[in-house]
Amino acid sequence: MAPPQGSRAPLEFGGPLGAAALMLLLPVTMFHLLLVARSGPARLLGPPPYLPGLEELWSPWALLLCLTWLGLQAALYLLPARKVAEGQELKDKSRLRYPINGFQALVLTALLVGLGVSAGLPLSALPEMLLPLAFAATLTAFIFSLLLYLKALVAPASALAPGGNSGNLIYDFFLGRELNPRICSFDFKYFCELRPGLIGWVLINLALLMQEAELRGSPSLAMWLVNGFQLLYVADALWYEEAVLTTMDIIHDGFGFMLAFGDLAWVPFTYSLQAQFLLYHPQPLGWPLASFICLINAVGYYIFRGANSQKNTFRKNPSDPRVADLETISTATGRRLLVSGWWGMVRHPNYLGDLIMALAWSLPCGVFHLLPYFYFLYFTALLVHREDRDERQCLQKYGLAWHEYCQRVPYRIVPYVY
Ligand SMILES: NC(=O)C1=CN([C@@H]2O[C@H](COP(=O)(O)OP(=O)(O)OC[C@H]3O[C@@H](n4cnc5c(N)ncnc54)[C@H](OP(=O)(O)O)[C@@H]3O)[C@@H](O)[C@H]2O)C=CC1
Ligand SMILES: CC(C)CCC[C@@H](C)[C@H]1CC=C2C3=C(CC[C@@]21C)[C@@]1(C)CC[C@H](O)C[C@@H]1CC3
Repeated sequence: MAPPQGSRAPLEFGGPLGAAALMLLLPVTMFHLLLVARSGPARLLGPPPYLPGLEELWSPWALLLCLTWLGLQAALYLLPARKVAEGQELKDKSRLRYPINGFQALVLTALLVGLGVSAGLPLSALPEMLLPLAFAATLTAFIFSLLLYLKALVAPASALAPGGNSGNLIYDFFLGRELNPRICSFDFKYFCELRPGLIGWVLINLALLMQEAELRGSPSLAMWLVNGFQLLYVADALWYEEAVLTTMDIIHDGFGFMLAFGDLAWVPFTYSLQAQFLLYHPQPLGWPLASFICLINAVGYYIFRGANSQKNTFRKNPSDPRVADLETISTATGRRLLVSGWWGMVRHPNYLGDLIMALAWSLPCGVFHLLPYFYFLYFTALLVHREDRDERQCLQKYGLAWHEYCQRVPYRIVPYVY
């Protein structure tokens, strides 16, 4: 298929070969982690304890549960929202509208789950179903990506993403062709980015905590910390939901296998790895160390939230008193860049905060296993790669002004290190 005119973006992720490798490697890694987390030695780098047969992976009940979950989250998405936000300007100068009711969806889900559990819903049985559920989510993501690919075939050229339209089927399927696939006002990418996966992640964590309580009488302090930290992170993302409208996933990337699998399968099943590990490998944790880990998480959150809010406030209204005194540089686009405050410390202070939190989520699992640190290692690689992609896009957008910013703020993520 010929690429549409004017959309020859440089290939990313190693081109078609890299995309094909990632499409295989990501699900394999996810299943490896799920199997290893429940095995005795829990060795990240060792072979999986065994290879599950199809009868262990495939369950129609798991698929039904997965689809019911998506249906529930879609219904909550469609409820009246406290606010409707406008996205960034599109190629055709129009702006899409997005409901801001993610936090409401989290609270309503919590109420429904609470009601279900008090009526006898066996939530603690969920950990036993993680393998077939992850398989069902992967299958759903794959079929969904196929449908998205087909939908993009009939989309107008103006609706296509800058990347993801190379003409190579595998690459385009992976990256995603259409920028904002929608049916009426239902935006699939925006919905998937924040709702089923993120809320599913904390639900799995909660189920693991409840099963630990059943097994050992009460949840361990380490399990409480992991659940608390990650709930804070998810609640924060949904509370500040509007901020996702300025991320590169929404503005730049098409919706294909990478994001569909990432949102629907990768996030709930690999981001809950620490809680999975703790269920099968209880770790002693005293209050002094727990307090220290809480402090690390608080420092990370303070930087993450401070940096994200500062940029979002500045982008919404540069004369807001909270940011009006910050030093900036002008760019040819009319938009200015912050060079003091958080964004004067490093060029991605929000990534630094996020990484500090990632470390705090692993520490309750002790230091004798590498497995619970998988998230920290993967996330470092993801953010380094993401930072590089963002820098290239900013250089294209801001040209000389971006060079000046890089000179004024030489470090990318970690002051004096990187
Ligand atoms: N847990 C997870 O798996 C993941 C979490 N995240 C988190 O999500 C959040 C959003 O991340 P992401 O979308 O990658 O990127 P950012 O929120 O960092 O956004 C980058 C954009 O910010 C603007 N910008 C950059 N420098 C400046 C400056 N000095 N002054 C003003 N604006 C500037 C530019 O856009 P413009 O100028 O056009 O406004 C740039 O493209 C982060 O906190 C990140 O840690 C991200 C990915 C995965
Ligand atoms: C499977 C691949 C390796 C890549 C998948 C990437 C996705 C898992 C992430 C891409 C950007 C994301 C963002 C978030 C979650 C992970 C994904 C979907 C947040 C919603 C997490 C909470 C933050 O507050 C905002 C993030 C925006 C980007």
